[in-house]
Order: sequence, then structure tokens, then C-alpha cells
Amino acid sequence: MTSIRVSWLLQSNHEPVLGTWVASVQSEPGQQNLLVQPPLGRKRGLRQPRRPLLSVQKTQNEPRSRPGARLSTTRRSIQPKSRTLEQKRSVTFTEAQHEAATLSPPAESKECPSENQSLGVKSSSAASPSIVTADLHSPTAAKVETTGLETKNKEEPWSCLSPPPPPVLGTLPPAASLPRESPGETSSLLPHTDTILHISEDNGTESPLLSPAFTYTHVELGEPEVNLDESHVGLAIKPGTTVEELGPWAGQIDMALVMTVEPGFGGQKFMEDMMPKVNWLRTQFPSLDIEVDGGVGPDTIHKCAEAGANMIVSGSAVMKSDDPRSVINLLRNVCVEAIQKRSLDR
Ligand SMILES: O=C(CO)[C@@H](O)[C@H](O)COP(=O)(O)O
Repeated sequence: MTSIRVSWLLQSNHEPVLGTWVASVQSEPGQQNLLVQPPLGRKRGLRQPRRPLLSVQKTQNEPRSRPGARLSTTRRSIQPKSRTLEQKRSVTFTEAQHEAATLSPPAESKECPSENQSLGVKSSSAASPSIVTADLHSPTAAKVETTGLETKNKEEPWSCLSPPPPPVLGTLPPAASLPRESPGETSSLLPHTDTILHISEDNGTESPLLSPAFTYTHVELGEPEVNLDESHVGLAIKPGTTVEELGPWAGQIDMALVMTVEPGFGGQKFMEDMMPKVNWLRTQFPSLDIEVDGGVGPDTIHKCAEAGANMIVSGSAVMKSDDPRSVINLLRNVCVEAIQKRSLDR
């Protein structure tokens, strides 16, 4: 039997929730490769508040949109509803590649009631072993605990993306130099060929989600169920992919995943030389959620946090620990402190 892989996320400014991955992966031309992350412990149709990953405001240096870079299709003509504290969301991950494919809008969020969990490390019998979304809090808060919910401060919804301009190799493009999109423009192609998430078998082995050996839970993207404003979009880059290739998209996505190992399996050595990618993204896009994945644990978390990562995937370091909770707390606290420090430095 195949189950969703073991991993956990450390996110800032989220209500801690348990999550599971529902994958819809289709690789035929014109079909989508996407993953949706409805929180576990929730039931469809019911909502749970969710806070932004970062409370950092977008800066002028951070374009919200740009011309020719649109993610979706005619559905983008749907007027997004204003986000409320109670809105549901999903996460879609794709990997930036040059091969064009159509990205359909993300499947519906499937939300269920779930009690908030103070540290986000609580597991549930309904959950995949350990996808845990832990909560970080406002970087400006003097303490870890926060009292109020926030909504992600995007004055306009994330925009549609279309294939980016040819990457500028060799130099990192300043975000401010990125072209801006014009209102009403729509296009439909998002280049991607792969997904990042992994699933694991009961014997503990992992394989990429796209492995044909696994069965995926197919999520039909029913039109009535889609609410684009409730979606998050992420782009992932493997170690061999330059951040320049992600740069053109970064002003429009919610999350960038910088792989710090080659996707494939857990337990690999953390690639510190990926940190300049994280640092550049954080510098150029202060409110972007930046995730690192691979070889992250107590020995490497400082580098990630200082570079600007605020979402952490940690496999071995947590799962092989005698005290996973303390490891998670450590990772979270290091990130919180780095976020607070950046906030004070600004
Ligand atoms: O999916 C991958 C790598 O393919 C990563 O998510 C790792 O599985 C994370 O595990 P550790 O590297 O932390 O052990």
C-alpha cells in the first residue's frame, strides 16, 4: 500500500494544522501536474482560519504581477472573492521547467474542522505520518505566541502565469526590473514537468511522486469547486535549476521551494550552496514564502533560516530523533528568530 510521504512543514503565521497531500498528476500534454494540500482533520466544505505565512508587507521592489506572466486561463476572469479569515486554501506545487504544459486551476480545497494545535507537531490518526504544518508568528512579535489572525496581505490576488521570458543567465534579475502585467491579460501556459512531493511505501522507501510505480489519488478539477482566490501557488527548483529561472515568476507565486538535495530520497546531505538562491529570493521578495527541503535539521537550520527560508521540510532529522518535538521546536525557533531579526534590521 502506498501512503503519502513523511515530512513536515514549518510555516510562519499559520494556524498549525495537520495536512495530507492529495495529488493529481497527469503528464499528458494539455493536462496538469499539480498537487493539492488540503489540511488533514478537516472535512470538505468546512473552513478553518488560516493566516499568512509571513506578515511582511510586499515592498515596492516586489512586483505583484507582470505582463506576459500569467498563470491561468479563462478562469482568471472570475472575479476573486476577497479573502477572509475563514477562507479555505490549497497549495499547488509545480516545478519550473522550460517545457510548456497547461496548468489547470487547482482543485478544490478540502477543508475540515480541525482544532488548532499549539505547536503544530501533533499527529492524528487520520493524518499521514507527519506532514505537520507548524505555526510561526509575526516576525515583529516580541514573543512567539500571537493572538490574532491575519490575512495574507496581498492587495490583489495572485496572478496568472504564462511562460516566463527566457532566463537571464549569469546574473540574478532584480525583481524591480521584471515586467509588469497588464490588467485583464490572460494566458494559460505554465512550464513545468515535474512535481516535488514524494510518497513513501509502508516499508519506508520513498520515490518521487511521479514514479509510475505508485497510484495517485486523482482530484477532478471540477469547475464549480474551484476558487482561485483560495489557492496558493508554489514553484520548486531542483539544485540544478538556477534561481534566475524562478525569478521571473517569483513576484506572482505564494511559495518558492528551493530543493537542498536532489529529489529522490531522504537522508541526503544538505546542499549549502543552495543558500544563495534562498537569500536572493528573500532579498528580492520579502513576503514570499520560501521553503527548503532536504538535509535540513538542527545542524543546518541556521543556514536556511539566515538565508531567509521560512518553510522547512525535515525528514530524517525529525523522524530519526528520539525527541522529534524538540527538534521541531528548535527548527521553528531558529526560523522565528531569523524572521524577527530580519524584521528589526529593516
Ligand atoms: O523529498 C525529498 C528528497 O527527495 C526530501 O523531502 C527529503 O525526503 C527530506 O528528507 P531529509 O533530507 O530531511 O531526510
